[in-house]
Formats: sequence, structure tokens, C-alpha cells
Amino acid sequence: MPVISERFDDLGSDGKPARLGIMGGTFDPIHTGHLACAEQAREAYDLDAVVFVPAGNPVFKKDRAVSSGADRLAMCRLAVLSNPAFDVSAVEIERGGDTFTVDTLRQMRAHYPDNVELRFITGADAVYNIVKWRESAAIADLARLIAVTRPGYVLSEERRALIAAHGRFVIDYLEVTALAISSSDLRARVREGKSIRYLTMQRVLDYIQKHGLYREKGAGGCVEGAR
Ligand SMILES: Nc1ncnc2c1ncn2[C@@H]1O[C@H](COP(=O)(O)OP(=O)(O)OP(=O)(O)O)[C@@H](O)[C@H]1O
Ligand SMILES: O=C(O)c1ccc[n+]([C@@H]2O[C@H](COP(=O)([O-])O)[C@@H](O)[C@H]2O)c1
Repeated sequence: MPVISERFDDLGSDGKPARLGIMGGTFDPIHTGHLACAEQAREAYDLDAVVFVPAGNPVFKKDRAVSSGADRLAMCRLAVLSNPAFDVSAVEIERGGDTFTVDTLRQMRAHYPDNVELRFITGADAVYNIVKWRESAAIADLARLIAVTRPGYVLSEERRALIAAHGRFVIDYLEVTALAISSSDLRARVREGKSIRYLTMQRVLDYIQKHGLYREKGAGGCVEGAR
């Protein structure tokens, strides 16, 4: 059984410096925006691997239904199949309870040797609120952040300064291809019977159809214990 990820549990075990990108999200469902920004972050910061980590119970999304962890995990796995530098980690879904990034980073830091640098990839909308995350100052000590641009979300110089002052955050701001794609929009399109072709990987689309996801209002499944 892998601890973190099937493909990359041994990263750094040869003693060579390595960089691991960690792409956290709800991924309900994973879409091309997520994949493109992970790929562009991998390229820009010379990451050896990027692991997608679907949140078990996303704390900032308690006001809505979230699909089961099993479905979101399965869709992420299908989405990364064609990229040898990508993998998926089930750690947050297996952990249960509310999902906090600090716990995941601690688990990863404990697993990987010191020659593996952790880089947490997140979008401008998520980074905007990072000062409100559980033990956010500790996050700053565990990982360097890659904040990718996202259409519709502006991180002003004032906000960046506020974030920097809050902890000892080291944040690399990366401009990525602007793709105004969101999981909310994909869910709404499926519910309305519209096409989501090309907005996510074909394998993910097939999974959504086969399992009848997002067809009903408030879609997905359970609010509580999203596993
Ligand atoms: N199109 C995009 N471009 C850049 N970053 C993105 C994009 N979509 C999502 N992200 C980032 O990916 C991470 C995970 O996003 P998440 O799974 O919440 O998807 P989402 O599309 O924002 O979902 P929802 O619409 O349900 O809120 C977040 O850090 C978010 O900022
Ligand atoms: O740790 C926290 O307090 C925390 C609060 C909000 C969001 N996050 C993480 O940020 C990532 C993006 O979250 P979301 O809700 O936009 O999908 C995902 O990995 C979440 O677990 C983490």
C-alpha cells in the first residue's frame, strides 16, 4: 500500500535533491484548468512530480454537497493517467474528518527525506484566504507555495503584503494560461444537460456519465463525511 502516492513514494530516496508539487483541491470534478496549472507549475519550477490530493472534507465548502471521496479520487486518477509526472494521493480522503492542509504537509514532510522540497500549488482564489487556514503560519514552514493566476481573481499588492506578513510564507506567483473553467460550471452544465466535452479529460467525462454524477440539483452526494 502506498503511503502518499503509488508512483512517487520513493522520491528522493536516492539522496538527490527533488521537488514535489502538491496540488490540493476538492476536484468535484477535476477539470482542464487544474491539469494545465499543475503542468505549467511543474515546468516553471522544475518539479519532479505533482501529486493531486483531493480533500476529504473541504472545510470551506461545508455549505454545499460534495461528491463522495471515492468518486473524486477515481476521476483524479483517470485524469492523470496520461502524464508520467502526475499522480494522485488518497491521504486526505483516508484520513477522514475535516481536511486541513497543514496535516497533509506534516504527513508528507514525515514521509519524504529532507532532500525533497515540498511546493504547494494553489489558485489565486484559495491563496487569497490562506491566512484563515488552520495553522497557516506552520504551513509557511512546511512548504513553499506556488500561487497560480485564475481568471476573475485578483491578488492585489496589498493582499500579497498582508499574506507575506502573516507567516513566513514564501510564495511564487505564477501566471498560467487563463482558463476560466470551474468545477461549479461543469456541475451546472451536466445538470442542465449541456456538454462538458474538452473542459475535462474524456475519461473523466465518461466516468461522470457512467455514474450519473451531477444530474440533480445540489448534486454530487453527501455533505457530511464526503467519503
Ligand atoms: N481554472 C483554474 N485556473 C487556475 N487555478 C484553478 C482553476 N480552477 C481551480 N483552480 C485552483 O485549483 C485548486 C482546486 O480547485 P477546486 O477543486 O476548488 O476547483 P474549483 O473549480 O474552484 O471548484 P468549485 O467551482 O466547485 O469551487 C484551487 O487552488 C483553485 O484555486
Ligand atoms: O487547511 C485549511 O484550513 C484549508 C482551508 C481551505 C482550503 N484548504 C485547501 O486548499 C485547497 C483548495 O481548496 P478548495 O476548497 O478551493 O478546493 C485544498 O487542498 C484545501 O484542502 C485548506
